[in-house]
Formats: sequence, structure tokens, C-alpha cells
Amino acid sequence: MSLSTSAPADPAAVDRTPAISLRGLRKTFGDVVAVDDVDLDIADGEFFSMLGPSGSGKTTVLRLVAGFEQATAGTVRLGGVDVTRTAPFERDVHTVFQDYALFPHMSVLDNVAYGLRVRGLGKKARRDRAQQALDTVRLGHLGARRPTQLSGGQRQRVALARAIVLQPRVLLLDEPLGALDLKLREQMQVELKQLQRELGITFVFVTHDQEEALTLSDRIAVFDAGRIQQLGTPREIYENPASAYVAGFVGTTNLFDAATSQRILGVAGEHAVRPERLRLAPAGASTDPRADEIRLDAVVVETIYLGTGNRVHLRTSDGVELVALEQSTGSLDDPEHRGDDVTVRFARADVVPLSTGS
Ligand SMILES: Nc1ncnc2c1ncn2[C@@H]1O[C@H](COP(=O)(O)OP(=O)(O)OP(=O)(O)O)[C@@H](O)[C@H]1O
Repeated sequence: MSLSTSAPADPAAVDRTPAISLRGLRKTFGDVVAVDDVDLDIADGEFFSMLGPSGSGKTTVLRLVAGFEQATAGTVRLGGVDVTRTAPFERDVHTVFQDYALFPHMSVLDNVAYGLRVRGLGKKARRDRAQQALDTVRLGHLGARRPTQLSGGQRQRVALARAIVLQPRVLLLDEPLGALDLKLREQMQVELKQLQRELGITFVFVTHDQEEALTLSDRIAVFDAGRIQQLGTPREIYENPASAYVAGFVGTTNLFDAATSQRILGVAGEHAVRPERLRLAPAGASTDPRADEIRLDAVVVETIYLGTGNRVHLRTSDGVELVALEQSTGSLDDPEHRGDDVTVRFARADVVPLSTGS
């Protein structure tokens, strides 16, 4: 079935059936539980990321959606249709792998057209559509080259063109930027996001890079040990991590265990405060204490220059380790130096309670 790739003109007319719906999804390999009872709905046209450390099960979820793995239990629905036992080529999804999997002996244009040949399209239609897909990823002028004659970023775009030419309803991307250096990776992130918006295709993106997930996604699922630990928008996940695990995995954070929370915050349970919420002042610089903030005396253990600011490692007078991020003001003010005594302040409102036991 060929599907339109243009975004619907009338948002109210958008089909509310999730593009992907997983229920009770489980996959075991011998004794290893790779995916453990996952329930998830991904909306049509959503940029959805699965984020987690190596071995947390995100790739296996992707492979279950693509049909490369058979579920041990549970169901996979695409556009409301149960495809749990359907072969990969019968599913309206396409996967872009980290290594791109391009054919080295074919031209770039033929690589992109290959899937259309498999689907039985005539030569002219194949070439036209492949050219159009190459134009979309801004490689229209390089169709005659071989993949080996392209840069890493260009090869990445060929892999994308090869996927979008088939106009799948869902594009699965397994660490597609993993092989690129940082600068190219950042550039491709922007391009991926733009492409997804233009095409209106549902993107499911697997990454272990939290910054990438925060930058690109409409929503993120944070995985650990085969389970979704938290599901939400980048802002929700970053500002209100549900557990110590999520707070620690997504960005740097200051974690306070229950005893420390009780002692310095005066509240029960585990808590977290993001480093950029901490404000530092030289010890003794007098400002009136405020009821809505926490103040701690600390000493600077180390200051790391980051270009855009400084990361300052601190130890409070009763031995709690903290990290603060200070934005550079562009002035020539000296940053805090090792051994300096400082006052650390943060608003009570910036203290995030974490669920216990995680
Ligand atoms: N074919 C397989 N045979 C046996 N065990 C497997 C197989 N595929 C995955 N696993 C195991 O399942 C668990 C989840 O693996 P998975 O590849 O889904 O994790 P991941 O989060 O995608 O990790 P990575 O980021 O390293 O790709 C791991 O413990 C892994 O070793």
C-alpha cells in the first residue's frame, strides 16, 4: 500500500489510531529478558525516541516492531492492525541501520531505487522517485557516485533516501548517527528533524545519547533492563525525572538520598536538583536569606572550563558532593577556584522529588 507522505492539512482530521501500539510485549533470549512487558502507543507523525544504556532492550523493541524478532508474548499493532506474526516485508515500516547497509557495487541512485525494483515498479518510475528522494536529502547531484565515494554524512543521507523512497508509514532508526563525528552528528540531527516534519512520517529513533534524544524528540521512553522507566516529553523527562535512574541517565544531576534530603532539605524521600539551578556566591557575600531557598556552605573542589561556562564541583561543609553549572557571562570575572569557600543557593521549587525504590 502506498501512503501519502505529506502532512495532513487539517490537524483535526488526523487519524487518532496510534501508528504503533505495543501491549504486554516481551522477548526473552534463553534466560535473558531483553524486553519485559512493554506497553506503548506511538502517535502518527510523532518523533519518538527510545533512550537507554547498552543492553536495556531498545534495539530489541525496534526489531520486534520491524518483525526481525518474534515476540515471546504480547502484541505489536501498526495503524491498528495486529502484525505480531506478520513477516517484516509485509509491515509498512522501514529500518535505517547504523552501518547504513548500502550496496557498494551500485550507484547511489540505484541503491535508492533498489527497494522500488523489489516492489516491481517500472524503470522510469523507479528512477524518478529515487531522484526525488535524493533531492529531498539534498543529494540530487550525486546519484551517479558509488557509496564509497561519499562522506559519512552523505552515506547516512543515502540510507535515509532509500528508506523514504518507499514511503513507509513508520521509519525505524537504530542509532543512525552513531558513526558520525560530533559536528556532523549535530548537523544531521537538524536535518533529520526537518525531514521528519516535512514528510510527516512517524520516526522511532533508538539512541543511548540523551542529548540527542532531548533535542530531537516529541516524546522519549527511557529504558532500563527491558522496561520503560519513564515516558514523556523531553521537558517532562528532564525537569521531572520519575526516578533516580532517569535523573542520573538524562543529564547531570545532584541526587540526594533520603537521609541527605532530610538533613539538608528537611523533606522525606529521595530528591534531585539540576546543576544549572545552583547559584554560587563567594562565602560571606551578604544577601538576605529567603524562606523559599536552600543555602549551603561549600568549598570548590574543582572548576572545569566548558567554553560556554564552567562546571564547578563542590563539597558542602557536611560532606555532600554537588555539581553546579555556571553560564559564562562573557565578563572577565574570575570563576570560583579550587579551595574557595562559597555559598550555594537553590530554590525549593527546583528540588524534584523522586519515586522511592528506584
Ligand atoms: N539475539 C540475541 N541473543 C541473545 N541475547 C540477545 C540477543 N539480542 C539481544 N540480546 C540481549 O538482550 C538484551 C537487550 O539487548 P538490546 O540489543 O535490545 O539492547 P540495547 O538497549 O539496544 O543495547 P545497545 O545500545 O547496546 O544496542 C541484552 O542483554 C542483550 O545481550
